[in-house]
Amino acid sequence: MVQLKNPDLIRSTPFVNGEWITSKSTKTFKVFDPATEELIIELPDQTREEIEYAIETCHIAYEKFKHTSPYERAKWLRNLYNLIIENVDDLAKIITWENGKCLTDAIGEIKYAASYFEWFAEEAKRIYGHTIQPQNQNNKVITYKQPIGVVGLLCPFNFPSAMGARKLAPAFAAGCTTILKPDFQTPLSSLALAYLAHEAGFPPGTFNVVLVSQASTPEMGLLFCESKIIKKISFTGSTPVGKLLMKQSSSTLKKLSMELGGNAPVIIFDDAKLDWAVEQAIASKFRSLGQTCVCANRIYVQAGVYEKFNQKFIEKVKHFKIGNGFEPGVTHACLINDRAILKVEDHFKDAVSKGAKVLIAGGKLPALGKNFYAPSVICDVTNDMKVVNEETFGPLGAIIKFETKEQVLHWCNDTPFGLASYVFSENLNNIWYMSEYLESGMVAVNTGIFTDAAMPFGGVKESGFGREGSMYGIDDYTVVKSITLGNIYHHA
Ligand SMILES: NC(=O)c1ccc[n+]([C@@H]2O[C@H](COP(=O)([O-])OP(=O)(O)OC[C@H]3O[C@@H](n4cnc5c(N)ncnc54)[C@H](O)[C@@H]3O)[C@@H](O)[C@H]2O)c1
Ligand SMILES: O=CCCC(=O)O
Repeated sequence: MVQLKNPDLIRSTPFVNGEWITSKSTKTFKVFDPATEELIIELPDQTREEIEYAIETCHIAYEKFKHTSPYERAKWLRNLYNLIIENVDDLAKIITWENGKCLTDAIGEIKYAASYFEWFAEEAKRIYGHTIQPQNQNNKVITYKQPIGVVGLLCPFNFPSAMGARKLAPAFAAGCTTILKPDFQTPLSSLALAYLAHEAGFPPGTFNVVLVSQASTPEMGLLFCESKIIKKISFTGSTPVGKLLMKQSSSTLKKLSMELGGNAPVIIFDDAKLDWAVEQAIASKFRSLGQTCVCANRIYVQAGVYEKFNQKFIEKVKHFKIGNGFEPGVTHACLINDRAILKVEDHFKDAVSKGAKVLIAGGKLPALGKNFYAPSVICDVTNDMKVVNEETFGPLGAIIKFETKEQVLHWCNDTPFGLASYVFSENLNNIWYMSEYLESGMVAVNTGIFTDAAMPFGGVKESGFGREGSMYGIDDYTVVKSITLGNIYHHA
């Protein structure tokens, strides 16, 4: 049992309409520590009726909440930001416990999650419209942004706190009420967030957290999609699930935001600052052991620095300290489950069978636990390999040699995904050519870590649509109403 300064942050029931409710469900699901495999908690697998009730309370709350002043919403968001920062150590421990990531990364995630509440506390006051002159000189048009209504938030396991925060903050700022369903493996961070949101003054029904098992998730997903009350779903997760939700939402023509899978290329030109590029490529590839949607999946290195890059890259990977995320000094912890390891192994074996050269063999670390896996690094990777075409979402560094910028651009774009890309070069022509023509929602130049509440986060192609964070983030939670004022020059 992890010791917290504030034990109230650990909750074992759903949070609905401002209350911790006792589920009547006869079914439960278990949450395990992926590092020790020990049971953390057993939670109720809520019934369909209970989820419907939670949606209904969001609707009732919305009818009042939509009239609140943005200044009041900003105050609640700021309170929540302050409370998260006050509880940063406890909240980080909860993430490490249920997700496995290193405590330092978990602290980083909590501060990152908090930054969305701080950012949208300000943006709540900046929901602007336009004044437009239509053809008829006697009329004026003004646009007015209104909250879309009740929003369903569906979140993945890899950032148990930040992904929910990135949705809740703009939704609340816009005047929407929300119902969040966390991943069954990492629900405690969302419950802790609900606890703090309540303390921060969020009115009942503005932020509900419901709990369902893995087995009940598809039925709950369908319920969200077909609900006439929920006006929008914001989903972060894999592309196949995103496509399913989109199909299911057609009967209600629901507005959707889709933050889906990636297959990020990192491009290192001959003229890049090599040591910096190596360090940043490592950070991008191995943050949370490769379990981030923006992490480097394919590392393209220009021929002139290929051998040198590979050498420097593996030297750094050899110095990783793998262990339980709570242990001081550990740089890389465990993966979420054994399915994640199976995927890494599959991509590694596939690449080797097709001619990739093994620089570091990596592999399972059973002495540490079933979810521990030492990173592998391969080079001479080619376009026919799974690691180039699919998201590995794990600790496999795959390095590919390229000759020209035209060639690497073609390879980078030859994928259905388009989330993040990284370019390392000191030449402005290379930088601009790649930044303009890369088919991805986000391009990071000369840095491996770039996400921030102030920047628009989102993808193109099958990595989804919608933007989170930034001045655009609220737009996903509003509808534009146009109001035409007629006969305005008539003076009776
Ligand atoms: N673009 C982004 O911002 C972003 C951020 C983080 C993760 N991701 C992507 O998420 C994936 C990894 O996360 P994951 O394995 O949790 O993804 P996933 O798609 O398996 O699950 C995401 C969430 O959806 C739920 N879910 C699964 N099936 C559902 C259904 N039928 N109806 C409703 N909900 C359902 C899961 O329980 C989970 O809570 C990767 O592909 C990663 O790239 C994207
Ligand atoms: O996993 C995707 C989110 C990563 C981030 O926002 O930094």
